[in-house]
Amino acid sequence: MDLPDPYLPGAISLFEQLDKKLLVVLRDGRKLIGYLRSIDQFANLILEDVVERTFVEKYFCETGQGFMLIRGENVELAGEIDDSIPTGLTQVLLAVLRAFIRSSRSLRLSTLPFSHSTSPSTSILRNMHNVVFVLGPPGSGKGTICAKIQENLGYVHLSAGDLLRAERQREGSEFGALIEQHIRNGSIVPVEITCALLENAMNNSGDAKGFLVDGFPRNEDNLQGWNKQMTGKALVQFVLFLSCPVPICIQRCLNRGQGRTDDNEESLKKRVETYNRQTFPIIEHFEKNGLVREVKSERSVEEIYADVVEVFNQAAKV
Ligand SMILES: Nc1ncnc2c1ncn2[C@@H]1O[C@H](COP(=O)(O)OP(=O)(O)O)[C@@H](O)[C@H]1O
Ligand SMILES: Nc1ccn([C@@H]2O[C@H](COP(=O)(O)OP(=O)(O)O)[C@@H](O)[C@H]2O)c(=O)n1
Repeated sequence: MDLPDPYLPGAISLFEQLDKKLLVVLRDGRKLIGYLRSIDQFANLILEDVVERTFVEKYFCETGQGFMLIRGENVELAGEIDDSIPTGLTQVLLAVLRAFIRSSRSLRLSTLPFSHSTSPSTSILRNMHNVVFVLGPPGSGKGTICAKIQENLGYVHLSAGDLLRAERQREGSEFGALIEQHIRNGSIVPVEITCALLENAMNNSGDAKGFLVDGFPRNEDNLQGWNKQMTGKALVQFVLFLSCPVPICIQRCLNRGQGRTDDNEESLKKRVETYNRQTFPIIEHFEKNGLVREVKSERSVEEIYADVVEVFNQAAKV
């Protein structure tokens, strides 16, 4: 495009950065990195594949934020970022950064560059719910394993399916019929309902060490809705993926004997299709971000659980 002569850098100069990777510093100190997809005359930005970078001394971590519309008035600074230039900073998992903050706080609080309570980065990290997503095909044993983790490791188990079934039963619920229709069809309930149930349950669970969010996010809509609603409120530590061959899963569901309206061959066929088409790509998405911890679940509960404990131990170490 033609730029004004003389060239005055300002919001207009960002047009040159369309489709480039941008670092945007917000007025509250948050640092976002994403691909610039659109900009208008008010410097309102649309960024795709956004991550928020949180820095503590020479370490930083990234948390995915998805697609973002940022109002120009909130932008302090924006410019292209070149990740190939060495910075001397080390990227670590969020859990590492949290552990680092914890140890820094107790050992040498005063030396941290932003150890005071108004620091946006540290206060954001401290107040968020810890979350482990638990995914896998229907019948892979998510509920069974989550119950054992809750019993022994102090995480609170929140099953999206159970919350939806409870809402379906709740007298006066305006969503009962809709939920039942989706459950029988093996399709996914709109995220606004599921995410509200999850957030509500988290807020009512007191001071939990963390939450096992079982059976969520199950499709793109779930993931986008979570990012929209829970950004700044929850931190995903990792994704526990219970992988299991589908025929075994189907047999387990048919033998489950809980009287579920969807544990029949017709509904199961649709649930497996939904899993393959919609949920597995979400697991692949998390895999690309290095968040997936796979545990093979066609074995005995004891064997699976032993591996799961190892996963949680490793996560606690970093
Ligand atoms: N490792 C396992 N081996 C055999 N049966 C299992 C195992 N894990 C779970 N089950 C049984 O399979 C059924 C489905 O397990 P569940 O935990 O409800 O799965 P999901 O929550 O993934 O749908 C239940 O009847 C459960 O008792
Ligand atoms: N995030 C979710 C989780 C479950 N559900 C619905 O609840 C049903 C049962 O889910 P579930 O997690 O209890 O059971 P499994 O299919 O994993 O055995 C799904 O087939 C969906 O219809 C949903 O819509 N959205």
